[in-house]
Amino acid sequence: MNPRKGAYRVLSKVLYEETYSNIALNEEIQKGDYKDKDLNLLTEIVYGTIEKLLTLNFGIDHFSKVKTKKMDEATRLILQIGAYQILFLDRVPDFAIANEAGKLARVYAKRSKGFINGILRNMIRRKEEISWPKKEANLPLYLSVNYSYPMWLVEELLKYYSAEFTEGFMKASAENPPMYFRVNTLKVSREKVLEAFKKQGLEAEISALLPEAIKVQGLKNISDFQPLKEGWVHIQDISSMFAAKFLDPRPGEYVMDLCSAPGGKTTHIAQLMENKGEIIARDIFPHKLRLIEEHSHRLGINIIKTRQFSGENLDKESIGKADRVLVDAPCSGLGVIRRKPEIKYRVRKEGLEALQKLQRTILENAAKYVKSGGVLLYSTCTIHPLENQGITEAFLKNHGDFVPVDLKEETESRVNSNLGFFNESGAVVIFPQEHQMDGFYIRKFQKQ
Ligand SMILES: C[S@@+](CC[C@H](N)C(=O)[O-])C[C@H]1O[C@@H](n2cnc3c(N)ncnc32)[C@H](O)[C@@H]1O
Repeated sequence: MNPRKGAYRVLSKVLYEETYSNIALNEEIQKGDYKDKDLNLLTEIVYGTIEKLLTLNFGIDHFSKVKTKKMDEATRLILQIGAYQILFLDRVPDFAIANEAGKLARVYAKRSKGFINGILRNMIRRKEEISWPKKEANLPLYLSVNYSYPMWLVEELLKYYSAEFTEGFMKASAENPPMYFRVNTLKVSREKVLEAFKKQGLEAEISALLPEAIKVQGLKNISDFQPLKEGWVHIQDISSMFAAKFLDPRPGEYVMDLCSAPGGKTTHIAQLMENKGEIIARDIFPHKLRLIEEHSHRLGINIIKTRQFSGENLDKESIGKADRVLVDAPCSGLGVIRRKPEIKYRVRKEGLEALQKLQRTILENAAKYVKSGGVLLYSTCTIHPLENQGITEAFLKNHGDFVPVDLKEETESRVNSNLGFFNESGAVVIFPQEHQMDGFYIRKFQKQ
């Protein structure tokens, strides 16, 4: 299989059809018969091109009269794939980059073949001429072009964070994140999983922060990975594992997870409940709920009941029923850019306000389902303060019947360790540049 053609197929799905990069790439890997070397190049071109998209456009625009914005999709994408290799990959010879771009053009952009060839050859010869924006001269433009963030998003982040913090966040979000697995303690011990990983030649280590989290290096193709197929493990970033951990569900309880798909946290909750009790898992998308059912089956869980239901609606029958309610809210996802770099271009300024309205409504309804003495937990995978503290502080103001739980105090009293990611209110606030995990926010409340 030709890795550049594969990259073209994946990238056009991600950039023009709104598919997530990890899903589109996995599909391509499963369909194609890629050698290890080609698999590396495919992955590198896909993630690199998305990660650096606006940087590449800036470079291409330097050599082209027709700006990238005005080009047809195929021409632009072939140029972006070529430009990524020219500007960011050392090991691909220049002639191969131009030749391979020619092959892509023959299939996808016949009429632009000469145009593409001219621009890429110019870039190869004269890339030093590109005048990249300087930090001192124009900070927002520098951040936007250097780290490939739309200008509005740069300005949005600079409203809440210092220049240094914002740049640190962008730098960390461009790094290749480690892969974490959650051990399914319902089926297997950590030690057995570690042994299985090592047998497959993988470097694996148990996280010092969370006993069920295992960090793994060197796994390229997960489609045939035996421990995953057998339900011994579930792929989940460590920061997201803290949500179920802090929800702290007990065996036999009645738990509601209002935004549950694809079920990473729901299945973790079931695991912590030792598969005893009942979990109501809701989401608006039925196809995503099917994923929870598949995961539950694989992991040997039978206490999860999935149901399509919008958190925007109030379910009167559930009022005052739940021991614990999780709102893992739909959010801008800014904390997981390092895993899904396309998020940078999908978030919209207008969308941010709509998201906050949705988050407020879902949390408001969720509060009604909690029984007296029960727990409500709000989490997101974003670092935008308005989707995090903005929502939870407003909630507290309107809800004298809920008290905030200081998670720092709660943790220290139990395990006597400082996890280092709590803010002054006892919420979990994780930044990739500070904690080497996906960005995440968790706030816990108890109903009086
Ligand atoms: C952050 S994701 C949840 C991830 C999930 N908790 C996990 O750990 O795998 C947010 C989810 O909210 C769902 N969602 C969006 N709008 C919703 C709504 N109005 N009601 C319920 N779920 C909604 C999305 O489909 C998405 O699956």
